[in-house]
Amino acid sequence: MTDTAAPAEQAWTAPTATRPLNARVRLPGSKSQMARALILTATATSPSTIVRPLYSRDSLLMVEAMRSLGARIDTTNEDRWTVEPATFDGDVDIDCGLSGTVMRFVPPVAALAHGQVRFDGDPHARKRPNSGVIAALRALGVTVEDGGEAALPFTVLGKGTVRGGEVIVDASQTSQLISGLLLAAPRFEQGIDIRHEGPPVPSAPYLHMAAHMLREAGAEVEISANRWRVSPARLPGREWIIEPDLQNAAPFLAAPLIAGGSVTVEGWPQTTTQPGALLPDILADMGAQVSRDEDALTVTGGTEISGIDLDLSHASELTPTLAALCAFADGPSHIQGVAHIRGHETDRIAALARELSGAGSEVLETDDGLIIHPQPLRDTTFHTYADHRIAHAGALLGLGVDGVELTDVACTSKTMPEFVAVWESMMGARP
Ligand SMILES: O=C(O)C1=C[C@@H](OP(=O)(O)O)[C@@H](O)[C@H](O)C1
Ligand SMILES: C=C(OP(=O)(O)O)C(=O)O
Repeated sequence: MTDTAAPAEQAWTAPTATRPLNARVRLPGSKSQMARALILTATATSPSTIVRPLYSRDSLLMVEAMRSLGARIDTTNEDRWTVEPATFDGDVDIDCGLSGTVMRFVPPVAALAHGQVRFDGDPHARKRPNSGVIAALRALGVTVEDGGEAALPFTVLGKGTVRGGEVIVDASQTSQLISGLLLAAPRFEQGIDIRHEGPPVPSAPYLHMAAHMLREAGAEVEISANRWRVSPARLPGREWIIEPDLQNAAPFLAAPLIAGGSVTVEGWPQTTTQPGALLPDILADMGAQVSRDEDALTVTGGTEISGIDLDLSHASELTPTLAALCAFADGPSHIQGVAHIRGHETDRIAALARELSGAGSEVLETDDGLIIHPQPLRDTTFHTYADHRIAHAGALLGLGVDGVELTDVACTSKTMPEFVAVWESMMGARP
């Protein structure tokens, strides 16, 4: 099992395709559904099960966070975890690692604890924006000590209960601020009534995911323009079935556009709230053929990759993979609407501009995205900045360019510890 410490760096030369692909891959579970399921099961009134759980650094950090708050989580059966609800004891430490979901979803739950809950994380996690979560908790009557920094490390002084009610937030830097408040809100005395004021909230599908899972758990959720309401409730435990992570499908499904041939991802859901569901249309627009066969999605590469003009505000995690793909296109591409990914695991706009330029691409950084003019590509040392999705971009680049050496691929353990194994098996699959 992956442990929750930051992984030791591991350099990796990305394998280059020597023949068209012909692979079927099965991907591990959705990080985002796991995070929500763990919060909802730990705050439920009776035990739950989580089927097809994700073993990755982020999900195990969330498991440890819920255990610290008194939940009993049995992870020994790898297909089915059981969760007994939290007891909300206080005086505990929570390691957020580099996980946005842990640092934004757990503080509202920690406010229900009887005592102090201290949060910290990896060095870069201290730079990720968290002022919205801290301000919202204070507005809801919770005491948070942050040394004036409005970021990790901070301490939530739980009183065993949270008033809840109306709160105004600016969630333009991360949708996770709203998801986190919504998920804990059934346990608040007055539930919650959130209004967002500010530039648009990114990653909207994740708010639908939070609302959808809350409703499945039995909560009353009302949504109107920039307003989300959850009524107070005691929600019983239940069974959660986790879908494959469709955002992690991105580099695998983009691979045949570069290498030729086809890649099939098994277990593609018929309907989903995951933003990776936008991939088939985006890849088709870039020249791929996409087909579905029951629960499998297959992408087949075409003869050329078309440059594209894309607003990725709904699916910003796809930016690294798609930016790398754009470097192989037959014309320029413009990716926009993703200003907030400068606050993700690293400043992804700057990192992509730097690393793709290092491979010969002409890349212009804009405030909210990238303009990519494809040029002949060459070998490079591809820095990954502890960011799993920048590593995915490097792997994809290496598929079409000999000698792309990633400074670290171990960072993929954040959401997919088996990334290298699945990538290499995709490349080794025989026609
Ligand atoms: O709620 C979630 O599970 C997530 C929301 C998004 O965050 P942002 O709104 O910060 O993009 C996404 O990028 C992240 O990987 C997962
Ligand atoms: C932005 C991401 O993660 P986090 O949940 O840490 O924000 C991501 O996985 O692309």
